[in-house]
Amino acid sequence: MTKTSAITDTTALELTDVTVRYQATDVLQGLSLRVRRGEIYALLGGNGAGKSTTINALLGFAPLAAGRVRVCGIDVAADVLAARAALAYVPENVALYEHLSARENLAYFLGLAGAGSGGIDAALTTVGLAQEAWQRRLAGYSKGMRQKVAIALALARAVPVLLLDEPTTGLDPQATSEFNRMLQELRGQGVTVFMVTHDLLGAAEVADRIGFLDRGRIVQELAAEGAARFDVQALYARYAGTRRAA
Ligand SMILES: Nc1ncnc2c1ncn2[C@@H]1O[C@H](COP(=O)(O)OP(=O)(O)OP(=O)(O)O)[C@@H](O)[C@H]1O
Repeated sequence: MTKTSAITDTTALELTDVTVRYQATDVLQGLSLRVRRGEIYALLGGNGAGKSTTINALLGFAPLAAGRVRVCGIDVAADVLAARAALAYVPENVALYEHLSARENLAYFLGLAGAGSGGIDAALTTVGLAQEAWQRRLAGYSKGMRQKVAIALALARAVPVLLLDEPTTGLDPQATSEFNRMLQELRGQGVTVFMVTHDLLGAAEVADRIGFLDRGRIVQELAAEGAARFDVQALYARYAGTRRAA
């Protein structure tokens, strides 16, 4: 086995020296990071640090001035559709059909993706959406319930990597810890999770690694250690030290 394929086998996401420039400003400046398969990686950083741009680069929406982005070994610049097929992007505010139930939304979107609808109930069970809600229209759902439906869709499509943008913003503490439990359950099933967040405590609770983004670069990465996991005070000091983009 070559060195390159050995890396690819264990790597879900890889950004190498990525520069993204908007109007002569380098929003990402030689960003490199790697997320292993089955890992939960949280990217923290101040407003304007480049977190959403990082997600856009993974999805092939950000123009690369330099560098390379790979998703499950696929070069995004070479085959953006194949790369996107390996990703489920869950934005902060999930857009689904309000007049359809959870089950109907999943059946509809799975149909569009050309996937069978066999795994719907199993996926809704895995994400912990209460069964009594499965047939109800989404119009009455909370933000946390909508996110569960979006993630259930990814599971039913058997997508290996979830990209989550500010997933716990606006969730109450109970919904946040339910959400974090769900992520741990997904990790147990081998799903890779990459999330950008301002929720330092949530990241400390659930992530395997935390990266700090400061003006388009990773300035530090910390890995969870044993039962103590992260030193939250040290995390907080590091987070407070990330600066707002000019
Ligand atoms: N399409 C674009 N055109 C021009 N500038 C952009 C574009 N997208 C992002 N930017 C700029 O790039 C910088 C980083 O934005 P980005 O949204 O990635 O930051 P962020 O870390 O996600 O911030 P926040 O926490 O506020 O959501 C900001 O200065 C933003 O104005």
